[in-house]
Amino acid sequence: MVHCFHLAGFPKGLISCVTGKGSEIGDFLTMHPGIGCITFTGGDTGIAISKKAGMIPLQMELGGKDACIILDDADLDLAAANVVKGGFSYSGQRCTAVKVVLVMESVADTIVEKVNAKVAKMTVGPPEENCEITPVVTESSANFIEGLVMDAKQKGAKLCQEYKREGNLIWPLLVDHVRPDMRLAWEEPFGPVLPVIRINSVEEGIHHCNASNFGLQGCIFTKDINKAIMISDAMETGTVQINSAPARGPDHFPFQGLRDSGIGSQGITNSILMMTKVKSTVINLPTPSFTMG
Ligand SMILES: NC(=O)C1=CN([C@@H]2O[C@H](COP(=O)(O)OP(=O)(O)OC[C@H]3O[C@@H](n4cnc5c(N)ncnc54)[C@H](OP(=O)(O)O)[C@@H]3O)[C@@H](O)[C@H]2O)C=CC1
Ligand SMILES: O=C(O)[C@H](O)COP(=O)(O)O
Repeated sequence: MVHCFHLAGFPKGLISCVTGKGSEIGDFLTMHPGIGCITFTGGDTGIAISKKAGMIPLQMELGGKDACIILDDADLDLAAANVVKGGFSYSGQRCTAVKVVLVMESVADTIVEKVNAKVAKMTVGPPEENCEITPVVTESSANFIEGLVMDAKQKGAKLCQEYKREGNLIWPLLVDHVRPDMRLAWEEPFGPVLPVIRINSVEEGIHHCNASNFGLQGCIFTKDINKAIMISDAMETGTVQINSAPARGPDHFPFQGLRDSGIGSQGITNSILMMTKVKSTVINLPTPSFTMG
């Protein structure tokens, strides 16, 4: 990547890529007095860096618990397709993955049935075989995900598929009847496990979304655009998608999270502004000039 910058004409030394274990060089780099700003994409590490950064300007793109709110007037085929795409693509390992489905009770059975039908067809295995669901990034990540599933199961949630794991490979799992006392309602699995919370009012959905530590993105499925805009305004997240799964979008599009999901906003213009500092120089002339009004 740095070579590409050099080929594009960047002077040598203007951009550097320093490699090494984050735990060894991370603090040295982020707390070095020569650092003018820090931009970081990740999860808890970003929160730790922010706490140590003091007066250094920050741009943080961190975790998410993106909610998919499905109303009873939604196109349920469209909603189910987006729940699957949003929840399970890259095995759920995207900050913008759908991480909780908040569906009106009246259409919940239909949504769960439609999603289950699609989950049943997903291919599971190694990435070399182009499978849709592949192993999660580390064993500790798989253990964490398993902990969330077992907590929900013990507290009475319904596993729609058999829970299956081989090493870091976890089979896609929809967990229905999740309630707010379960960890899965709030924590980010970052894997192919998707909780469904059945709601009885739009307000309940908005409340759950805004009570989360995270506030990255969210989405709403309804045919009523006025209602969608009203809910979008009430959702305290960086972005809301109407009738599509959350997604970062093209790089010039503003991308930001609230609360533990981030600080600042990415996007070409926003990032340039964040990485530059306004500087004023005032020339005081010996005699008044016309520009001095
Ligand atoms: N909002 C966004 O744009 C995105 C957010 N995410 C979020 O990222 C999370 C998953 O990513 P994950 O990698 O687990 O996140 P982590 O917060 O665990 O970050 C891990 C990274 O931080 C490095 N690191 C470790 N210690 C330090 C330190 N002291 N200073 C600087 N860097 C350090 C690690 O390096 P090493 O490996 O060498 O130890 C590794 O590269 C999820 O929450 C996900 O939602 C993911 C994608 C996009
Ligand atoms: O790495 C991520 O998870 C991305 O920032 C999200 O991008 P996407 O929504 O386009 O996958």
